[in-house]
Amino acid sequence: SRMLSRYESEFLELSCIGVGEFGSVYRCVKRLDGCMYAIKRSRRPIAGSANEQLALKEVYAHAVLGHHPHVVRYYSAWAEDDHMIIQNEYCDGGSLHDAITEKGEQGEYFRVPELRDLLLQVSMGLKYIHSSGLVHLDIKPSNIFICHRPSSSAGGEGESEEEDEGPSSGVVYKIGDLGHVTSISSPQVEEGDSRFLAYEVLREDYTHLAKADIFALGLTVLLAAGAPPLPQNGDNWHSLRQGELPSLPQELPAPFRDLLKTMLDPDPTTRPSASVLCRHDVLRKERAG
Ligand SMILES: Cn1cc(CCO)c2c3c(c(-c4ccccc4Cl)cc21)C(=O)NC3=O
Repeated sequence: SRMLSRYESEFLELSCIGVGEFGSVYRCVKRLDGCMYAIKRSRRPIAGSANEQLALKEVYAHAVLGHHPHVVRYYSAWAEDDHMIIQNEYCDGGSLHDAITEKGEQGEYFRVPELRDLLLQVSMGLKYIHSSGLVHLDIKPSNIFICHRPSSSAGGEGESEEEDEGPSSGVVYKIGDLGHVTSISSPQVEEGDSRFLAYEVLREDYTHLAKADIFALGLTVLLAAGAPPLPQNGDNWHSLRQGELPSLPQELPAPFRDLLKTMLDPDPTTRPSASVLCRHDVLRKERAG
């Protein structure tokens, strides 16, 4: 009989949770430890192709980025029968894109306390990525995953010292999909989703790449706040990059609105760093702004 692949021998495939040009993602149980994992299987890229570079960047990034409560955890990666396989932490709450869509269908959207929680948690993840000398370059709702309980796969990570009493609502946001990650110092930029792309990156100015992640996070939070779907190009694409905030179905407190405005500033040096965001009084737990 055909030798079982490592994927088939080590894992029980429960369901397909995502399909894209990248490949497919499955919710799996590892037979040995009984824990749930998210496993992406993609066609092995042609040796020496750009896709091979992307696949390798993803694994290198996970290897460099140890463990952080707000970055999806990596467990293993291997190649077999013409496929690349990566085994990550399974987040049981779907993606932020799913959550925004579900609320939108009920005419609902994230309220200020939830928006501050989201922005603070993802800022902590970005601070960790940026402090490791890397940039994500594809921050957007479909790449932010939700865990409803302490990490639903192998034992959850102890929260880093930054997290005081941990998240209020029990929702934990984690940055995932490191396929576009590159080094801040010697960047080989593979542009992410154009809807979230900062103008300076389109112009191939890579001198402030970490601030491109901040720009994308600003648009991500606005979508959670109920902003209409983002343009991929055209006049509206440009007006969002000239300091114009999109219309929202809710009035945000001025300090919070101003913070989002600075995150979208056309000048990347004006945008706050992830580190500044983590200690920004608008985002701290006590009622600040
Ligand atoms: C489509 N999709 C749905 C989910 C589950 C959300 O409740 C998901 C996950 C991941 C990924 C993923 C993204 C990029 C690379 C590798 C993986 Cl496993 C994709 C996922 C991942 O790394 N962890 C996930 O939970």
